[in-house]
Amino acid sequence: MTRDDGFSPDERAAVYRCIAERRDVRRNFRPDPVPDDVLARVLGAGHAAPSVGFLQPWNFIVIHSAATKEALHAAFTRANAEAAAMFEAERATLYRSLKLEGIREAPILLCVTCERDRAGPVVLGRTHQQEMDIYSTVCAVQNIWLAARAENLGVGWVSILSLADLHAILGIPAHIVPVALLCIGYIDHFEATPDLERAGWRQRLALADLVFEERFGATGGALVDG
Ligand SMILES: Cc1cc2c(cc1C)N(C[C@H](O)[C@H](O)[C@H](O)COP(=O)(O)O)c1[nH]c(=O)[nH]c(=O)c1N2
Repeated sequence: MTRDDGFSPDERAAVYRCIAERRDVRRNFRPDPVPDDVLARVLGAGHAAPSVGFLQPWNFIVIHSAATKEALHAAFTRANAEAAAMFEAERATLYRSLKLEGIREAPILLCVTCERDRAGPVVLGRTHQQEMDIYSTVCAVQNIWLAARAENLGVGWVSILSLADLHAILGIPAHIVPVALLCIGYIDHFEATPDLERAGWRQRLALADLVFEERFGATGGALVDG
């Protein structure tokens, strides 16, 4: 089979396996460094993401230093205390038992940002939906997450930090939006199910309940099972 013939069954299986076995990882990072060539491939996957008007609005801030990690962890701790207080009593107790970041343990942190005005105010495809540049950056994050899984690297997205703290700690200019802070590193074992599912926080929904035909709310019927 040549490249032009499309994906072989094995290649296709590998892609679906990568999607199914990607996890949000926030514990048990090994301290082993991530080789530069591996990180470069993962960043290349991010940069290969689709983007509105081919804007490529992202930057990637690679963080190794313990001092920066400590500052980010302190920011997480502040935000996480505020977050816990937002849930009802029983839920708050469960929330406080969850491990929701691996900022200090991960050998690398990666902040993915979005420069919204990279190509001026009028962008092909963003004219009627202003958020498309942010969504494009999220596409880069997902590419990174999947490529990292294929490299056997765990990735955890930490969003329990204020944007103001991210701007201040990472020196991000005011006009650039921090979109994702990712904890990245090797782990020994990828779980088969999400941490939050195993902790009893929330279960996976049935796909069949989420697929509609023609109009929102009209159940999809035979298209997908369970
Ligand atoms: C935009 C966004 C933001 C966050 C997350 C995800 C996404 C997409 N997730 C991870 C989230 O909990 C996880 O993806 C789901 O629980 C499903 O698990 P798997 O990713 O399939 O392992 C996440 N997890 C966590 O422990 N702390 C966090 O701050 C966040 N923030």
